Amino acid sequence: MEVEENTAVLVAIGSPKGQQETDEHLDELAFLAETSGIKTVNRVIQNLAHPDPRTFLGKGKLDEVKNFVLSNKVKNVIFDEDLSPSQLRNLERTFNAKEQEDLKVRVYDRSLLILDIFLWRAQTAQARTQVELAMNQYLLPRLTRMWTHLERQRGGTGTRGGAGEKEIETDRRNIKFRISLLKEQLEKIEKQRATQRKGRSNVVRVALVGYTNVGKSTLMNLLSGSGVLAENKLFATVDSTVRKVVFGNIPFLLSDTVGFIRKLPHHLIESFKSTLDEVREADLLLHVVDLAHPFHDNQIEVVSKTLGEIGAANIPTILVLNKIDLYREKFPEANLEEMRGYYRQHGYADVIFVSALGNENITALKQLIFERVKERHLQIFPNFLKDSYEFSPWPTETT
Ligand SMILES: Nc1nc2c(ncn2[C@@H]2O[C@H](COP(=O)(O)OP(=O)(O)OP(=O)(O)O)[C@@H](O)[C@H]2O)c(=O)[nH]1
Ligand SMILES: [Mg+2]
Repeated sequence: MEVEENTAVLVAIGSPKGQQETDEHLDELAFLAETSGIKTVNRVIQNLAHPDPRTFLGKGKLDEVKNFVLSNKVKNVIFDEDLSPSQLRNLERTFNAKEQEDLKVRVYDRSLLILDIFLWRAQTAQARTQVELAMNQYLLPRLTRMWTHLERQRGGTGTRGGAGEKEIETDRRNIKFRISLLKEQLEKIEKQRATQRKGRSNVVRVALVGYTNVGKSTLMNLLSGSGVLAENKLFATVDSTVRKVVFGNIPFLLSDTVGFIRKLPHHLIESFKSTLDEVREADLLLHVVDLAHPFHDNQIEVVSKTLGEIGAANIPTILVLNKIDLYREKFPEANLEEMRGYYRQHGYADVIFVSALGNENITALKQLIFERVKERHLQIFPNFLKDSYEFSPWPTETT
């Protein structure tokens, strides 16, 4: 039997900053869709200062998209923005002719797509509970035929079809109950985690942070010798991992956690608060950047803003400019020292260029981390002999 392809049309608003940025937003959305197993077949840009309050797209564009979707049997229409519950409903109606049938064309907004990916990716009890909570909170005001979507997530067949008002009311009550249950479960898990963290208060804590897909987990594996999943997908990591690392004779804890992205759904940040404690309570942040990404400065901005939102803005930070191998391929003439100066001017005192994949300049990175960890370690244990701390990098370099 031939497997039908899961296809999508993407819709974005034209960025006031110009075509290049709009394209970049659409590229990222296509990558998110791809991570979700959906292939992009068309991209639509709506140049509107104010999206239509009923259908997001204006009448002409909406007809255009509908014709394309119907004649090409496209399965999903994915919006780069968040849709209001009524916009979502109206759009579902527009793309699905018959009211009573199960949805043939699914409408996603950005939050739903990201939540979907998180739901598939979360492994630990904590992450699963957090994502499910965020998903339920997202769905509650949108309960109509969307319920079938939730059913699908839970492994249901998704054939339930158009629910009546009465059923929807029951569903709504169930979801509310589920939300309070999940909150209780999360509280319990958080209490355990808080106790664990207290036990570690005498150890320096370092956290890898950064935009999604920049190489955090690859670095985690290099620095700690652990086997965290790293791959060319968005949000490969949703759970957080903490490993004990010893450089010289100084131990510290290194954590790898969920990456950030532009417009991360509000419910997700809320429900991931306890996972992000790992970041908030760190003594040192390694802010990893994909230097080869054309919009890496925008990504740095998104990350610093998100760090501010979770109360981690003032933690000492090493800016780790990663994927230098790819960057050099693209810009062989680039002046890295000039670039270092640029980031120093923007408040990053520690700037280092590495290639995690090529194992390049990793010894220098280890040395820098060692210096910063040592400073903090000596604050916690002022009586320790300073001289006894020597870090001799082991030969891991390829260049
Ligand atoms: N060329 C190149 N690729 C790299 C480098 N570091 C990581 N990658 C690749 O970038 C992709 C993402 O790496 P990850 O380590 O999974 O990135 P992450 O930041 O943990 O991503 P998420 O967990 O999805 O947020 C993988 O395909 C890596 O092999 C590098 O220095 N150079
Ligand atoms: Mg990762």
